Amino acid sequence: MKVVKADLEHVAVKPEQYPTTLLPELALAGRSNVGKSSFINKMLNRKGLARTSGQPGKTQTLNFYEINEKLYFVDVPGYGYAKVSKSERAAWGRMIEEYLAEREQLKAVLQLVDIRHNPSEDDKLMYNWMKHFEIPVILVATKADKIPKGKWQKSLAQISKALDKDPLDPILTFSSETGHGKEEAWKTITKQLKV
Ligand SMILES: Nc1nc2c(ncn2[C@@H]2O[C@H](COP(=O)(O)OP(=O)(O)OP(=O)(O)O)[C@@H](O)[C@H]2O)c(=O)[nH]1
Ligand SMILES: [Mg+2]
Repeated sequence: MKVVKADLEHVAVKPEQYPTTLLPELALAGRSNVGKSSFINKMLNRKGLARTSGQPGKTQTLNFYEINEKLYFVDVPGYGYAKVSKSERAAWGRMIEEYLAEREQLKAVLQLVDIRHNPSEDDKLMYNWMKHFEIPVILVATKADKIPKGKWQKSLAQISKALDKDPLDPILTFSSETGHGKEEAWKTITKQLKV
């Protein structure tokens, strides 16, 4: 998809703050620091649009990026960040659950995992939870620039096995550093969202 327009249109912590349009939405899920905000910037060709950081826990709200007046990417705070308090974690859980479980416009979740590591328990919980709610998932193994290309297929197979991945859910490689996988990701997203 050729991105001609992309803006952060809504920042939400509760449903009243979600967009009132009926455009399809794609949410980004994954551990803190896995590269969700970087993924958005790379896909939209906009360097600083989604704020990124070497420190985990950067994104704290649901951020709706409207693209070409056709769809939204929804940046979601990452999970598995040990430094947040119990009450913060509970609030995070409610905010995300409310959105993921109940949002009609949510057509798919793009779950990012680090290509270098086996999925964490949180990754597994997240994936299973989405399958329970029958949400289509597109898995993206990111930071692919960090390992040699020759090892990618093996990593994808290990990740798929550890998650007990549904064969219908695509799994892609990506790098926000080099832009590898961008075309394939757009193809998969536009097909899934029918945009
Ligand atoms: N080498 C490399 N680094 C990456 C890649 N994607 C993200 N990073 C780096 O990883 C760090 C975290 O990236 P973010 O995009 O902020 O991660 P996030 O998932 O949005 O994190 P939270 O908002 O805390 O949940 C930053 O330092 C990025 O530059 C990638 O594909 N390759
Ligand atoms: Mg982020």
